[in-house]
Amino acid sequence: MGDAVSVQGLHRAFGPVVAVAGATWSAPSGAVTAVLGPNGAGKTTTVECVVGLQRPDAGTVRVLGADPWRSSAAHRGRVGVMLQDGGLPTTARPLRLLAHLASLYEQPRDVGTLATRLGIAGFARTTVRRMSGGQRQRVALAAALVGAPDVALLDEPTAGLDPHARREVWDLVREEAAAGTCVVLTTHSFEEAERLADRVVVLAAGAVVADGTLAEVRGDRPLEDVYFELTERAPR
Ligand SMILES: Nc1ncnc2c1ncn2[C@@H]1O[C@H](COP(=O)(O)OP(=O)(O)OP(=O)(O)O)[C@@H](O)[C@H]1O
Repeated sequence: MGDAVSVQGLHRAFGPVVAVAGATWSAPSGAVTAVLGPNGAGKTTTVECVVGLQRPDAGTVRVLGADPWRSSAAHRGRVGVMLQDGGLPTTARPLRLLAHLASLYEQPRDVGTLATRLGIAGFARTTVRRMSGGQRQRVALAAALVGAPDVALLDEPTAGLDPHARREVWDLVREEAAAGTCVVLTTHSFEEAERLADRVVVLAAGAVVADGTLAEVRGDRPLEDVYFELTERAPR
């Protein structure tokens, strides 16, 4: 079986700004792939191309064998997405929202269990508008996972979370991968990548400067050292 996510020669520019410059990498099922890179390196643009929200200017993206830009509703139902800024309806309460999302899938997760895992029950009466940033983050992650996706694309899933919530999210993400899901997440945290990732992709100025297992990318050094070496060379 091929990789669940495959990106070949991806190129995406906004006028004169080249966001992604011919990136090639892939992510297998049953593993966590962490995409790292400085601000503006092209991580979000890449994720949005993989989700099918942006169309590549050149190159090929395949998710579960399909082109995400043209994929069917059934295919989209197999892909869970957590984007930056959440995109959650502001007047919704979290359990109602998650129950609604769960009803869109044939075999959803149990909303109560997911909400308890992510500590959502503690702010169940709060509308999205009044939630803290970290609370919104947790609801957005639950929304990405409630459909029991085969591929989960998580853009900075732990940004702004307190240490307890972050650990819960790490545990959940690991379980997700152990159950066979292809998890791709972006992060600025070396600790997160080192604790969670099976594979690491480092982007710098839109190009892939490292791609491999965590052990291959960092060797016997801290990932942080390798990262600085790889990304300082890249022009920005
Ligand atoms: N819609 C857009 N219009 C113009 N430029 C854009 C657009 N989206 C992204 N860019 C530019 O493309 C480059 C890559 O942005 P992107 O958001 O993909 O980076 P990133 O790696 O996710 O950064 P961060 O770590 O800050 O989230 C940046 O220079 C950004 O300004």
